[in-house]
Amino acid sequence: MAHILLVEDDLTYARIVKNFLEKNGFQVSTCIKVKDAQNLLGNEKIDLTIADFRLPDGTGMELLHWAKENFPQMQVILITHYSDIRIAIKAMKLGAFEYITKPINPDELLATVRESLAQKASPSIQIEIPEERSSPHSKNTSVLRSAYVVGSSQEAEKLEKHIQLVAPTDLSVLVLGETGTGKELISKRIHEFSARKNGPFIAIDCGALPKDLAGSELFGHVKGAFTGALDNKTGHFEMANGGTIFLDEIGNLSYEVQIQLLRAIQERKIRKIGGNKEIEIDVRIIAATNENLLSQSGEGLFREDLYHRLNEFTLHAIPLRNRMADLEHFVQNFIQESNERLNKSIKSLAPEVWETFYSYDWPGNLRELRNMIKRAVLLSQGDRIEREALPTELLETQYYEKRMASENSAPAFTPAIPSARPIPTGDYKTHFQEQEKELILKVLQDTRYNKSKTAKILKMDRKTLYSKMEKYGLD
Ligand SMILES: Nc1ncnc2c1ncn2[C@@H]1O[C@H](COP(=O)(O)OP(=O)(O)OP(=O)(O)O)[C@@H](O)[C@H]1O
Repeated sequence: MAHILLVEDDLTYARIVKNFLEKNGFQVSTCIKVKDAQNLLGNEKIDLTIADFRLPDGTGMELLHWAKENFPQMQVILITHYSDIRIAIKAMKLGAFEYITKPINPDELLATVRESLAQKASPSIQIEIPEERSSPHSKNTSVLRSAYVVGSSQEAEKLEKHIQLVAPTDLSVLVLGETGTGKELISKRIHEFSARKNGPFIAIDCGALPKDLAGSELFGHVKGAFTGALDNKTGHFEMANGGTIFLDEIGNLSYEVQIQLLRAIQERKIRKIGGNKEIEIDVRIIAATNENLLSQSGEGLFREDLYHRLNEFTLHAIPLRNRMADLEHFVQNFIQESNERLNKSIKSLAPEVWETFYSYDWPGNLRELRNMIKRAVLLSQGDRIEREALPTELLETQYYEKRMASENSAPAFTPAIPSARPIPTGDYKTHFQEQEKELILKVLQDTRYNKSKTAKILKMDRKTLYSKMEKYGLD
């Protein structure tokens, strides 16, 4: 029976989630603090940890970091508030399987738990995953990978042209772009259109490699090379022989590993740590980053010679907000994917949902869109995704933004939500100020008087917020 550790300091919440997971056939242990979780993980065999972000003695992120160094095989799901979307994305990059947002939806939780355990299961790690009881027709929980959407926006067509151009060559490619823009999928596509397509494609997240083990993970080691090297190990480069290696978050490699990597590229040979035999390798390298490697090389953090070796051709992954003409393609694709995975038959989005999607700036890009669609498909009953299936905080942010945007056009101001009071026909300015005061107060209350967050939600700087709070007597 799969064993789950739930780290949550809200005891009532923890009890509800524990009962729910136990009813669905999982063994669940709970604790409140990061420290307790570390002790428990050291003493018991846990397959999956579900951790809240805010904990009394630290954060779920710290726990995730520690867990990935000490128990890399264990899956971690982080619970965040929707407004913490950037934290959630960072967690994914640190190796979390998924993030789910509060308030937790039970179906979403269960689907994510099953999916994470299914992905963990492999011939060498056997975990018994309880069968889904509620739906006898549901599909198996194997992880489906997204089909690649090319898109038809101008930016997308240019990107596709470049992919097709560089794929058949053996040039090293550097893929630049924000998180979630599809850098890994682009790299996979290059591999699939190359002569190496029948060879392996190995994707490595350099950000998740434990610092002291990165060299051995990439190049392998011989038995006895260091304490803990109990056997010979084949590194990822050797495994990728004849194919492509994708090095994500390349900026995270230590200087020492960068030197090893440079040698591997220049000499097309590697040497295992502690070994003296040279192994010939034939691997194409595709690297990705969302940082400015050149400026890092100016600061001495990233070797310039390595940068130029990796960057024989550059591709720019496009932020979703700059390819809104492709939004519909992506939505259709993710709906279909979620329908298959969750055994649903959603066909479309309600007009208000489209409106929300088109006006949102998608900081988490395609990953955020995909997760939001998956959640909405799960929560929807009919064949259309309605507003209610979107996270409330997304709707609130949109509502706040609309209201603030109307500051300079007060006479034309119309309430963005039906429940807002009608505008009196007389003094618009006074009315607007009343509404603004009310709005600032509401956001302050929602964020428990966290002024940085309030300013961020209201899209104003902290100085403006302070002066408005003073003006309205809110401090
Ligand atoms: N062209 C695409 N078609 C369909 N789905 C896509 C496409 N690009 C990205 N996605 C989806 O978006 C998500 C993020 O993609 P991917 O992991 O490739 O992004 P990334 O830029 O490598 O992210 P990170 O920088 O955080 O590692 C994935 O779930 C993937 O399924």
